[in-house]
Amino acid sequence: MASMQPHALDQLWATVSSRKGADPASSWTAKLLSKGVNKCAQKVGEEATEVVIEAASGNAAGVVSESADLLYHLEVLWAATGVEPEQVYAELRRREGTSGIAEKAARPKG
Ligand SMILES: N=c1c2ncn([C@@H]3O[C@H](COP(=O)(O)OP(=O)(O)OP(=O)(O)O)[C@@H](O)[C@H]3O)c2ncn1[C@@H]1O[C@H](COP(=O)(O)O)[C@@H](O)[C@H]1O
Repeated sequence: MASMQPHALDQLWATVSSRKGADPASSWTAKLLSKGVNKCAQKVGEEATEVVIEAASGNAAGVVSESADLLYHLEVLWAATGVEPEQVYAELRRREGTSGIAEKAARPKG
């Protein structure tokens, strides 16, 4: 039977998007958003690097933990840039079934 629980990313989005305009003193998300897009983007870069470091160290538990940080900060960046998760999901669905190898071969030669 299909679970009625919302996907963790959707649940997180409900919280993250609700923090727009919230008090930066009581919400980390609101604090980050108040610093602007560049700061939110910088955090995504940092967290992505931490995922890479954990992977290169062979630490799967670290990859899990840093991936959660990365996904959280990516959602904050979506909120900062006015992107809705559904737009990203739609793009993923659009790509479904197209191999990266076929997609690369079809790119215009530059
Ligand atoms: N998933 C997260 C989450 N992951 C990481 N973080 C916070 O992100 C911060 C990043 O820590 P870093 O050490 O990377 O950053 P820093 O060095 O302290 O700061 P910088 O000076 O480098 O920017 C920490 O304070 C973490 O607690 C998160 N904060 C919030 N959430 C989720 O967002 C929800 C809403 O949180 P608030 O907005 O705080 O209510 C929470 O209930 C959680 O579900």
